[in-house]
Amino acid sequence: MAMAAVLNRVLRSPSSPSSSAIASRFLSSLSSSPTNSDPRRFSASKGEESKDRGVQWVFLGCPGVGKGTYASRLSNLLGVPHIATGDLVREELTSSGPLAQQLKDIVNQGKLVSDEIIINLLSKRLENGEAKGESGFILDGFPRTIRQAVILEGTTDIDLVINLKLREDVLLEKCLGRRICSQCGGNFNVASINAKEENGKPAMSMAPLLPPAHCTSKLITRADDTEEVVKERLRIYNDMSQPVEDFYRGRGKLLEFDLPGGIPESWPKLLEVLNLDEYHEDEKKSAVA
Ligand SMILES: Nc1ncnc2c1ncn2[C@@H]1O[C@H](COP(=O)(O)OP(=O)(O)O)[C@@H](O)[C@H]1O
Repeated sequence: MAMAAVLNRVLRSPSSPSSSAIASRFLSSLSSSPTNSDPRRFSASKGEESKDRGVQWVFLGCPGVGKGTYASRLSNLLGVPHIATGDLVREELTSSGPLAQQLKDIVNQGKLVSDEIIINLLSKRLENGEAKGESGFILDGFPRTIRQAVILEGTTDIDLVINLKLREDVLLEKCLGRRICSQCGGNFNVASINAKEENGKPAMSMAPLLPPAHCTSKLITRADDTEEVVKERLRIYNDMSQPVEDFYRGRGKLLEFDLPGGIPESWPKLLEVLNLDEYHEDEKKSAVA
């Protein structure tokens, strides 16, 4: 059974079964994805065996850490979809569906949407992807609660969980500097970060990620990127989502990655720890060509 259908079924069961019960019931039926001969669709890390599907990776990390940026870059590199539950929620917000107002209030206060709603949105997204022949994924923003993690772990095999980490004062500055082009949807950041060394935390600088000229007049700020709401989101992350890190750490799937700075310093380093540096060489060559 496809993953979307499994998630849906779990959601509809009167009492969600334990992860091992779901696993034994459903896992055997999941590996029916088509074979793809492109090596970039195979799990690339830790010398894992090749699989007949794209990678199934998860990005964890506080709001503003850069999950979207690195997940999207890796998804382009590996040919798997980047699925951000925050984007799914924001799409729902702009629709005129009955959920929209209810979701808007929750999101704008920096609170988490219910597991049921999130799994529903994710199932729909996976279903659409499966219909288009997508294989594998990089999840960003899911799972964010232990219950979501247990359901996901019982539904399919997650190969790797990348936990991005950054100083909290820098996270706040990054969130406040975030801008989105209302026309093309591009993500930018106007913050110029220059954090000094403090209480053992290393100094860190990050150049702004400025938009091209044609986007400049169309930049908007997310309603939940105000100082008060970002602080609430960070508090909720520490409360609800940090235990998810422990969940995957205990299963030997967590790769901790301390971001050394902005994209120019962090991207090559990340590719190196993922054993994907050969792709970086390809990127450099195609940039020169
Ligand atoms: N897995 C999830 N569980 C519950 N709520 C979620 C989830 N993913 C996204 N949301 C909702 O969407 C909002 C925006 O998510 P996201 O774009 O991932 O923000 P962040 O920048 O905080 O990582 C969250 O604050 C929350 O209200």
